[in-house]
Amino acid sequence: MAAMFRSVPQVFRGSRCALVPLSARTISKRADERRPLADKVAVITGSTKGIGFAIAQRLAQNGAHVVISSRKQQNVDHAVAMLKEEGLSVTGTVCHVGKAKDRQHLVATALEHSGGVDFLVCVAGVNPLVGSTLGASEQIWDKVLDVNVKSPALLLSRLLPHMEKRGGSCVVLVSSVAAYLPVPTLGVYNTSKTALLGLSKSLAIELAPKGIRVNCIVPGIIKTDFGLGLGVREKTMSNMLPDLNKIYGLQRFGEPEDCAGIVSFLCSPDASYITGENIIVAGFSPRL
Ligand SMILES: NC(=O)C1=CN([C@@H]2O[C@H](COP(=O)(O)OP(=O)(O)OC[C@H]3O[C@@H](n4cnc5c(N)ncnc54)[C@H](OP(=O)(O)O)[C@@H]3O)[C@@H](O)[C@H]2O)C=CC1
Ligand SMILES: O=C1Nc2ccccc2C1=O
Repeated sequence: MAAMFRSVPQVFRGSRCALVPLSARTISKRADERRPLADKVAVITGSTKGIGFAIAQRLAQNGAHVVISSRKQQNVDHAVAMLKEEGLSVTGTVCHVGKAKDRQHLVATALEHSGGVDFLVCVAGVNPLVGSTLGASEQIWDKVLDVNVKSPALLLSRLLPHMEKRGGSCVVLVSSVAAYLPVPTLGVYNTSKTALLGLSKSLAIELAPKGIRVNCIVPGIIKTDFGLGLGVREKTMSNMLPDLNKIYGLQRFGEPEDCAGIVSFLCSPDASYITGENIIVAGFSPRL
């Protein structure tokens, strides 16, 4: 392996370009700084494309082993292959978060491969209805609440015994600005995303004594199939958030990668005293 060198301050230099070898300790410290999640294991739901995929990629680039998951095997295979091509440490399995058996299988896969789990990032979310809140059927309510709200709690309850053993564990939930600014015609979805803010607060206080941190990111319109579908093509919406962003915001839609760095930070030791926060990633802030 090529030795690593640092340049010596001018005052110590006999010639123009004197170099001395770095100590092994300095090299490994610098490597750790670049890979703040080294030796950690992350389970991420809804991570074969969009926001979840960008988060998976960033956590893996920062040193974590990542367990990718979503409903469709071919999406899992494709996402795992893409990240492996980059030389990242990933495994994948099918998990529809609304199905108890799939959640159990996801936990088993993570433990089988890695022996423990440090981070749970719950990205999977659905919106099967554009229309009146009071016109929504019980089936719609059940689906949205099962997938968006109940599944993070039910998955975490299975993972908790394994996470609390590790030390430095954390959970990140994914809400939406629709939690703060309810979007007309997305009432059931808005409600589920507002509930997630409450879930993250409740879990944060419940798990703090165990040393497990719980935070939540709150994306605005992010350029994914889901986000553009809801945020731009749909008629009522096209007049709302994009315009708010134009008036108050950074004048662009977000990229999935805009949500990745903040999640990596929240999982890292630099965030070890941060819990119960809802962090908006929307190019503008809809709250005080
Ligand atoms: N994009 C945006 O503008 C915003 C998005 N959000 C939230 O971000 C999250 C991700 O959205 P986004 O990345 O845009 O969506 P995408 O459509 O780009 O990706 C969704 C991912 O979730 C998977 N998925 C969908 N349903 C389930 C399920 N029931 N169980 C497990 N995996 C599932 C999909 O794979 P597969 O089909 O294989 O299951 C896919 O990997 C959602 O919770 C959404 O509410 C919040 C605010 C704004
Ligand atoms: O996925 C989403 N797309 C959106 C567009 C506008 C407001 C909220 C959202 C979402 O949560």
